[in-house]
Parts: sequence; structure tokens; C-alpha cells
Amino acid sequence: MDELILRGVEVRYGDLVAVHPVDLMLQPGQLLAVTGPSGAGKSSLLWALGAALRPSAGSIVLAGAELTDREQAARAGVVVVPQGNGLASSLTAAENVLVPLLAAGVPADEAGRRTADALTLVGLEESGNHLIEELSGGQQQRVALARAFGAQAVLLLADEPTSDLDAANRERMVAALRGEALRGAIVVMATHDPEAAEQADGELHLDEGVATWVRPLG
Ligand SMILES: Nc1ncnc2c1ncn2[C@@H]1O[C@H](COP(=O)(O)OP(=O)(O)OP(=O)(O)O)[C@@H](O)[C@H]1O
Repeated sequence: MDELILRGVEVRYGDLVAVHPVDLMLQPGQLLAVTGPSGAGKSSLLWALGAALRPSAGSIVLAGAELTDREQAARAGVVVVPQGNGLASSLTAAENVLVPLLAAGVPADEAGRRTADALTLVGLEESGNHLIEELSGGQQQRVALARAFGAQAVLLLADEPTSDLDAANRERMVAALRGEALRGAIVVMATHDPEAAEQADGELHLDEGVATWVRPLG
């Protein structure tokens, strides 16, 4: 009932088929890595899962409800961490985590607690008051992940979540993504990082939009 079910999901840009029809089922608690070379269709699949772009065919159902547009998906607890982070550069790190929680109606004291916990989880508890533009690319990536962790997603979609990080922080972020799965989220990460992929429960490889299992989900 709480699964994510993809049936025949295809993504096209005009004549280009970025993702050929794919079927997939994920349970709460599972962490899936989507791998493949640049241009293989990883981001397109993630954006479709986040209902940020409409598949040209097929359906995506989360916990029994079809995902149809980004707003409805967000209300259903679908959180996307995009490549490039999508942070507000004129806000502080803490504000980037806190403001969306307040906007979503989380009470202020709980939102504050979640913000502090999320920044601690990514090792940025000392940097909450820094403006995004004062942080390094890797620190910004960790703030983007903290924002997603604060949101307590039902479905967390992370696009290249470790691309700007050193080895220690890569490990820490993959552990945090695993923590989200242990909390009960469904987690999907697109990654070029073989070590991150290895730690997932399964690996789906895309090549020119064609998905094949390197390691099926157990
Ligand atoms: N908005 C768009 N309009 C047209 N073509 C697009 C668009 N976005 C992506 N594409 C094309 O779709 C294909 C898949 O791109 P996508 O970004 O999904 O790949 P990717 O595996 O995420 O690549 P990377 O690892 O470089 O991020 C590529 O051929 C790309 O050029």
C-alpha cells in the first residue's frame, strides 16, 4: 500500500527518448541507486518520479495515489534534491532548511528542532548562520540534503548527492540517506559514485535511457 510503483514510465523530449518505458516497485525502507553515464537519463527519471516533469507514457503511484503534478507530489511527501541544489543564496543555511518547514505548516518549535537536527546530521551545526553564498559547493550540497532531511520525506529523490563532497562527507551523506530509509522513507539517488551505489539496496543502470538491473532490490 505504501509502495512506489512505476508502470511503463517513459520520458521524451520531442523525438528524443530520454527514458525508455520502465517498471519498478520500491518499498518504504529501500534505498535505490540509479547509475549510468552522463546523459543516460538519470535526472530525467528522478524528475519524473518527483512529478517535476510529466512522463510521456506510464504512471507513477505512491501509497495508492497517482503522482500528477509537482505541488500534489510535494503534499504527498515527495522531496527532490536537485543537481545544483536549488538553495536560496540570500538566506542562511538554517533559513534554507527552516523556511520550507514553516511554509508547510510545521509548528515553529518543531521546525526549529528539525532544522538543528538536520544541520547536525550533515555536519554543519556550526554553519547555520552563514549565508549560502559564503559556503563552499560541498557545504551547499550538504545544506540541500539537510533541507530534505528536515522535510522527513515519504519519497526522497537525490540527484548526485555526493558529487561535490570529499570521501568523509560522501560516506556521511550516504549514511544519512540510509538513515532516511531506516526511518521509513523510499530513497532514490542518482549517482556516478560506485561506492555510494554499492551501499544501496539495489542498482538500476541506465544507458541511453534503457534501464537494466545491475543488482535488483531484495
Ligand atoms: N530539457 C531537456 N530538453 C531536451 N533534452 C533534454 C532535456 N533534459 C535532458 N535532455 C536530454 O535527455 C537525455 C538524458 O538527460 P539526463 O539529464 O536525464 O541524463 P543524466 O543521466 O542525468 O546525465 P548527467 O549524469 O550528465 O546529469 C540527454 O540526452 C539530454 O541531453
